Amino acid sequence: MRILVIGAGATGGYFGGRLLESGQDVTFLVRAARAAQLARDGLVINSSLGNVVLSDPPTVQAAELRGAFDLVLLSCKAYHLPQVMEDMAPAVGPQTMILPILNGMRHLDLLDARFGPERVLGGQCVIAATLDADGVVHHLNQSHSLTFGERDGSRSERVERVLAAMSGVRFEPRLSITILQDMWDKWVFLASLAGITCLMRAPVRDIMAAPGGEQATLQLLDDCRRVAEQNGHAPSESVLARARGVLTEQGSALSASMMRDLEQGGLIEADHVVGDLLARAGQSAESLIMLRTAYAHLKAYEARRARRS
Ligand SMILES: NC(=O)C1=CN([C@@H]2O[C@H](COP(=O)(O)OP(=O)(O)OC[C@H]3O[C@@H](n4cnc5c(N)ncnc54)[C@H](OP(=O)(O)O)[C@@H]3O)[C@@H](O)[C@H]2O)C=CC1
Ligand SMILES: CC(C)(CO)C(=O)C(=O)O
Repeated sequence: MRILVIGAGATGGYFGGRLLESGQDVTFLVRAARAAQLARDGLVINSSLGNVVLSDPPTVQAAELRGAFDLVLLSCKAYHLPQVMEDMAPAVGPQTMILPILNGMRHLDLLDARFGPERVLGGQCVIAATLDADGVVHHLNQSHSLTFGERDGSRSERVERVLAAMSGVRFEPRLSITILQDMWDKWVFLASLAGITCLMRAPVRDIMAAPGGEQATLQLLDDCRRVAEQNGHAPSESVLARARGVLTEQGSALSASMMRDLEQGGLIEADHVVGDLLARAGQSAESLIMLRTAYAHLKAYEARRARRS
C-alpha cells in the first residue's frame, strides 16, 4: 500500500514514522524547510514506547507530487487545510482513501467538497505529541492509537487493507464501525480539555487545585455534551464518565496540544475545535456560557497575536 503522509509534524511524524519503521511504503509530503531537516537529521521519534531514528525518510514536495497514492494520512493543522488540499490533489486518484486524523469535524465537509465523500474515511488519533525546534517528534504520554473506519459503519475490504498495513506497527491501529460517534466523543472531550487548559493556562492538576476549577471544567464538558446531543451524537454515559474522570484527575499533568501551541505563541485551531462546536449549537449557543467564554478567550488570544505580529 502506497501511503502519503501529509506533514511530518507531531502526529504525522509519529504515525508515519512508525509505519515507515515497520517497513511500509511511506512518503511524507513536506515543505522545503522540513524536507531539508529530514534529509540532514532523519526522522527522530523520542518515545517511552520506543525511540527511533529513521535516516533519510522518503519525502516529496508539492511541486514534485505525481501519481495517485492508495492512502493519504492527513495530519496537518486545520488552518493549513485549504493549502494542503491544493498541494495533495495530484496524489488523489479514483481509488485513493483519505484518512484525516485532525481534531474536530469540519475538515470532513471540506474534504468531501474537494475530493468527494467516497474517498474520505473517518479518523482520529489519541496521543500527546509535539515537534521541537530541531524537528524531533516527542511522544509525551503512553497513548498512541489511530482509529479509522468507513463513515457509513461498514467493514469494507479497503479499510481491512488499511488495518492489515498497520498490523505489527508500534502504535495501536483500531478499525471502528462507529467512527463518526468516536470522532464526536473525542471532540466533546478535546474541546473541553483545550477550552479549559487554555482558559486557565494550566494543566489539569493546577485547575483541580484552584477553587471552582473542577466546577468550571465540568460545566464546559456539559456545554460540549449538549451540542453533541443536539446534533444526534450524544456521548454514552460511559464515555462521559471517562471524560469526567480524565478532566478532573487530581495530580494529572495532562493539557491539550492547543495549550502547548498557545503557550509557544503559535497559531491555534480555535475556530475548528471550539468555534465550530459553538456554531453547531445554533440558537442554544446563548445558554452555553462556559463554551462561549472559552471561545471568546481563544479569539482574544488570536486578535492579540495578529496585532503583535
Ligand atoms: N499533537 C498532538 O498531541 C495531537 C494533535 N492532534 C490533531 O492533529 C492535527 C495535527 O496536529 P499536529 O501533528 O500536532 O500538528 P503539527 O503542527 O505538529 O504538524 C503539522 C505539520 O503539517 C505540516 N504542513 C502544513 N501545511 C503543509 C503543506 N502545505 N504541505 C506539507 N506539510 C504541511 C507542517 O509543516 P511545516 O513544518 O512546513 O509547517 C507541520 O509540520 C491537528 O488537528 C491536531 O489538533 C490530535 C491528537 C493529538
Ligand atoms: C487530548 C489529546 C491529547 C488526545 O489525543 C489531543 O487530541 C490533543 O491534545 O490535541
